[in-house]
Amino acid sequence: MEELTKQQPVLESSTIIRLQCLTHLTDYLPVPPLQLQAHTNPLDHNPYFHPISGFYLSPTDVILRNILFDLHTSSNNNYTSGGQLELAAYHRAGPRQHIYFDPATGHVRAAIVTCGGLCPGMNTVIRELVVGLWELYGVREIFGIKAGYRGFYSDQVDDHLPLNPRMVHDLHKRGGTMLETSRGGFDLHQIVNAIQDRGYNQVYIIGGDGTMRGAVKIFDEIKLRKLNIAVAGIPKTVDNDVGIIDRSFGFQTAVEMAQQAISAAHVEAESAVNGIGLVKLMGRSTGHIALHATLSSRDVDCCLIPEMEFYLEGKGGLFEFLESRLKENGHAVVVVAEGAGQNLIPRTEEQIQDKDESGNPVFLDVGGWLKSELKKWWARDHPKELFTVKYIDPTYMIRAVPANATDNLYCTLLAHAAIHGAMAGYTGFVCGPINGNYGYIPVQEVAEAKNVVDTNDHKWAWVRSVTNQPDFART
Ligand SMILES: Nc1ncnc2c1ncn2[C@@H]1O[C@H](COP(=O)(O)OP(=O)(O)O)[C@@H](O)[C@H]1O
Ligand SMILES: O=P(O)(O)OC[C@H]1O[C@](O)(COP(=O)(O)O)[C@@H](O)[C@@H]1O
Ligand SMILES: [Mg+2]
Repeated sequence: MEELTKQQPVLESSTIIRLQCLTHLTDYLPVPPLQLQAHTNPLDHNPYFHPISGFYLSPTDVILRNILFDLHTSSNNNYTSGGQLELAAYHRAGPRQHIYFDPATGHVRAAIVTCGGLCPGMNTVIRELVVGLWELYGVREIFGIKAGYRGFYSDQVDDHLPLNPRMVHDLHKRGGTMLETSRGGFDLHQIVNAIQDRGYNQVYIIGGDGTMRGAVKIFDEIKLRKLNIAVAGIPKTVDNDVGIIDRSFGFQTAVEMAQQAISAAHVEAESAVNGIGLVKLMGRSTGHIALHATLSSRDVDCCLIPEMEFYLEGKGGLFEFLESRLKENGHAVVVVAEGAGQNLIPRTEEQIQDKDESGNPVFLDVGGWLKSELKKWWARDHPKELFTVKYIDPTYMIRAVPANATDNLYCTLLAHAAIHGAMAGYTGFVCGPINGNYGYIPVQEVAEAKNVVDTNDHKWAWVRSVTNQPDFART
């Protein structure tokens, strides 16, 4: 192929920037109601900020979703049939010159809720939402909704907990969520009625894919009722399965914790005769934690993830591979994501149908099953040889810890991005890093996008080269 030189023209086509539509409260509220007046941003008078030109972002500040192109070809997805380069863009997150809530007149009443499973950093996001609202915008009415979506309409008085910076001061050092969380309990009308009755006009929703699907419905209902309420989503998932954003907070912390389990499995395996260390890691439908822990540990001989089918017996199967590893090294380490191999585990019809309160499938323990299959295999094929399987299941240990330094900083930026967006009158958005810059993404898009491991890409090839494991799909 001809080499691209400096002299050659690149990108001869014209370019269209397609800005993803972000809803502003003024888009659906009658104009001009008094409460939708624009106010100058109080950061203008904040002693710690000296807004200079370029400090405030405008609606024309955008981030491109895709930043990788093949300059030689017009055959990829970024080109329209007319040969034009079409680039999806999102509004950049950050403070705006004008805001549409006036904290000075006590006009802001914010609610914060955490939903779904735990994830390192949830408490940091809560902390930074409270401190940011209080310190940056002078908001004094901030409430924590207890125990997930159901807390909005619960009849427990203290399920709407008034929050202030003193109460959340040390929160970033603690795992979990001080607000408690839950699955299920989504009742749209009761939730929106409660938001309306309690007078909340900013709702910060911290949660994963399920939570964001709920947030879409809340946002739609709020628009239908023409309420002056901003809805901001903050994407949370230890599995890193939320799409569009670079990664989710807490993920790196979880990968770090997973390393400890893998190291322990490695020590146990190499200290036994024909020892296998087996580690089960979280990942309901995606294997990002298993993949990243495998790549960074280098002690792993085989990584099994939900995105890739595998089998045990016969040519190219797991047993054959482990047998060769045991012969070569005397030990082996297997990492399995909880959602992997579910179709191989015998189960009753009832177990197949089993769902948690949010409607997520309930899995059988792939680690326990694999351990028992490994033992049966060895006893059958090598009855006279020693064999040990040490199974480590650190499931909740990797997510019930405080966020590490990187994740803590990330949580702070996310919380501030959410606050700036809501104060500026944007609604129905999720904030998150896109190619390293923070943006506002329509919540609908986030609810639909899923981040799965692509077993055809370079990263998975890298996993295979590190582990040398079989390519189950292709043998
Ligand atoms: N399709 C949906 N519509 C409305 N609410 C949903 C939907 N899916 C999940 N939820 C609600 O979102 C919350 C969290 O969902 P869940 O799947 O448990 O966790 P996550 O948000 O972390 O993926 C639960 O209260 C659940 O009832
Ligand atoms: O036992 P719980 O609390 O339901 O959580 C287990 C699930 O949480 C997860 O980490 C995903 O949680 P989210 O969907 O809430 O992010 C899965 O990997 C796992 O199946
Ligand atoms: Mg989820």
